[in-house]
Amino acid sequence: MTIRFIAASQLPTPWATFIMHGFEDEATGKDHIALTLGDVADGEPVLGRVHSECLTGDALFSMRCDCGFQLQEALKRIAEEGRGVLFYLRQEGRGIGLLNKIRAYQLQDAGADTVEANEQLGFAADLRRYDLCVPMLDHLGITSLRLMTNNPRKVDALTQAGVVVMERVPLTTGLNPHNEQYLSTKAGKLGHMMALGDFTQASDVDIERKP
Ligand SMILES: Nc1nc2c(ncn2[C@@H]2O[C@H](COP(=O)(O)OP(=O)(O)OP(=O)(O)O)[C@@H](O)[C@H]2O)c(=O)[nH]1
Ligand SMILES: [Zn+2]
Repeated sequence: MTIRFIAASQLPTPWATFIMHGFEDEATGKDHIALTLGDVADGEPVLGRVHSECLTGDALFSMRCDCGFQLQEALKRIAEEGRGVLFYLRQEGRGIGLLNKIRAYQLQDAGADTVEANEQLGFAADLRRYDLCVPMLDHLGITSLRLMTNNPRKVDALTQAGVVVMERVPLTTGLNPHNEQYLSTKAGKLGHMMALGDFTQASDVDIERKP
């Protein structure tokens, strides 16, 4: 593992002022971020989110997925608790990259589901890795997580990598007509532990932009 800490700074957001820790993955050339709030190195389990990059959902307000809604909700919950960590991992499109994700969306526009689209492009359904969190957790002094996710494979992969996941905290938000089919496929084919009835609607989620 070749993750190297580079620098840390403040990051004011509508919910709290986080500390932003920047890391470089020397093997892949990717930059990864951890946002922390409060004392995360005190040995107590930390409320955490391991979020994979989704430029379309996180930055461009896409309603095809639930990523942007989950990102916002996770930061809000960490702020409410006054303590926590959010890893922002640069593995766009479940690891296939942005341009291939657009190719996959094109196939989905023509009727494929999210898994079939990946497979038609010659990729596995999910190429992400989570072991890169280990050196970042070590750097931050975090010993265990209460992980916000619906994805049991994420919990398994982190556990396999040696991360102590004390609890899985569901994160079901952002359901809307554009992502209903996608969320059903995630539950049905990718094993996400959620039912559409668990979700808050996207219309109930405010994009908060407090000065
Ligand atoms: N290849 C591909 N990637 C997608 C698609 N929709 C979203 N993504 C990517 O999927 C990743 C997020 O994965 P999700 O399955 O939504 O969520 P998760 O992180 O596995 O699980 P949660 O922790 O419950 O959110 C991001 O990297 C997105 O860019 C899609 O249709 N095709
Ligand atoms: Zn997304």
